[in-house]
Amino acid sequence: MTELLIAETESRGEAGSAGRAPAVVLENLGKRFGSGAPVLEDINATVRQGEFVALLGASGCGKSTLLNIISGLDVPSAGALEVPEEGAAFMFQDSSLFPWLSARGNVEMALKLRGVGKAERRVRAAELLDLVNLGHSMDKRPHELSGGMRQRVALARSLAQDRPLLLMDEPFAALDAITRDLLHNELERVWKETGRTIIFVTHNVREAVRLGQRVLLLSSRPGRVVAEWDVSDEHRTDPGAAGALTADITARLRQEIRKHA
Ligand SMILES: Nc1ncnc2c1ncn2[C@@H]1O[C@H](COP(=O)(O)OP(=O)(O)OP(=O)(O)O)[C@@H](O)[C@H]1O
Repeated sequence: MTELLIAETESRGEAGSAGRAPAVVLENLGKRFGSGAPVLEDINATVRQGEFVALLGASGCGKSTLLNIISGLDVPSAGALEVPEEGAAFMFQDSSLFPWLSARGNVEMALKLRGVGKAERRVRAAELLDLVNLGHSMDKRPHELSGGMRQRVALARSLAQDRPLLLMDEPFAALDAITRDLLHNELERVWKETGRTIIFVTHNVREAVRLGQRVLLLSSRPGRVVAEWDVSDEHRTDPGAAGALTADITARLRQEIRKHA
């Protein structure tokens, strides 16, 4: 059963999602591969429209498996889920850009797959690259861009899919700390401007507290939601409060990791 450790329900600024309709509902969701032990068991969670939820857990606890199920790439072995009819866009640690296309070409490709006409594609791709602060480099190809810039293109490409739900699987894990901090600011701005529902998988507690309105912790073997924290505006504006919350969550994560060490 979900353990509510901190019950602050304030939401963040204009993008507050309290009271909105659910975007994703997971009910007693389970997953096992073949005859192996269950990877996920009895996952119960609701993510509201426009909410930013960070999903935290030890390596191998099933975070990516859960995102794959939510995206429809995989199916659960037990339980039920509700996801937006329009589906989800995915963003991974590796930008997976087409190396022969420019930044703009990569974003246009996602628009083309949605059936957007050529003239509109050009305009829309430029707008999306502007949104992620890459308007000045839209003609560069991936090898001419830094890791952080490539992830900005990947974010613009995910937004081009025009899905209400964005699933992010450790998208900034390979970046240095300064670039990651910059991209946190960018992502927060993009989230507020676009109103997307975001589920963001990370190993990094600081990142989860920096970005999430809520942090969910998955246990290992089997993966279950064992703890949940609401992140308030105070945590965002007061480094002391953020530090205390980060310490709490880290202690709980360590406890989970120790159980299976
Ligand atoms: N297709 C598959 N077939 C069999 N086992 C799988 C498959 N996909 C994942 N697993 C197993 O499920 C478990 C959870 O894997 P998953 O990648 O979801 O974890 P994770 O929490 O995302 O890990 P990490 O944080 O290291 O990326 C692992 O033990 C993995 O080996």
